[in-house]
Amino acid sequence: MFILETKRLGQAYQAGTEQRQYVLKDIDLQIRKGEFVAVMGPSGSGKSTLLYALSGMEQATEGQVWFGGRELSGLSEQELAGLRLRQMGFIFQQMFLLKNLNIEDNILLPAYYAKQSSRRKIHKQAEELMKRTGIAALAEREITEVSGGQLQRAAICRALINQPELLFGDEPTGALNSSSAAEIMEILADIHASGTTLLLVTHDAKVAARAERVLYMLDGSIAAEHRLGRCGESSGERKAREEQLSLWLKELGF
Ligand SMILES: Nc1ncnc2c1ncn2[C@@H]1O[C@H](COP(=O)(O)OP(=O)(O)OP(=O)(O)O)[C@@H](O)[C@H]1O
Repeated sequence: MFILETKRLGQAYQAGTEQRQYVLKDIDLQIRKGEFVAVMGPSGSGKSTLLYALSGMEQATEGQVWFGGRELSGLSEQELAGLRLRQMGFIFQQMFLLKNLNIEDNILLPAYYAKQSSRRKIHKQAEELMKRTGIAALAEREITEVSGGQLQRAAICRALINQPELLFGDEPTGALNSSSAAEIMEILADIHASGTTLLLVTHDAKVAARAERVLYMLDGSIAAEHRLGRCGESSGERKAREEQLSLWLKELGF
């Protein structure tokens, strides 16, 4: 069953009197429930725009997007906001954590808005997430008092607090050093293993090599696709996947 599906999805912008510019063109995409898909491609190829269109953050100008069988353009703004709040999670590079709230309150905020569970339950859920990502001791800290990697973990907890079916990430490891990036990737792989669908935009072949499928975007289209299958535990297998993916990317001129 597909959690996300598009037909001839397109996004065009018009600047002043210039011709309409297509940033996304004819995208036919199907993502299975529980799948882990990575999106790669050169800068400006449309990767972030694709995430915005798939999540309904931006209304696509052409084609259709279905999430869990519901076509996004048929939903009201309020329905879309509810869908994003309860069924989708987002880890974007500008993490939008609020400066006047501590780490734990930032994580809890979407759960208060969603009003799906009792206060006790959501506090327990936040505690479990902070434990799982190794930031339980930082719950009371201001967001200015933690490292970039710790902040990214908090952003992951916040994205997961409403137990979304699909987690979108736009360069979730982009701003981190390589050891923090590797730790964040382990957390994301663990989230995938527990059944959440993952769709990550990344420039990092190490991150993409953990995905089951890698899409390569060029000039607003999905130009190529590489199937890696489910990733095993051994470091040898991971290395081999990374090499295989790097070779494929090299052939594409990346
Ligand atoms: N609101 C907008 N109006 C006009 N053009 C836009 C708008 N948003 C994005 N673009 C253009 O769309 C193209 C794709 O942008 P997008 O951010 O999706 O690329 P990307 O592949 O995510 O790039 P990067 O890897 O650098 O983040 C770019 O040429 C960008 O300038």
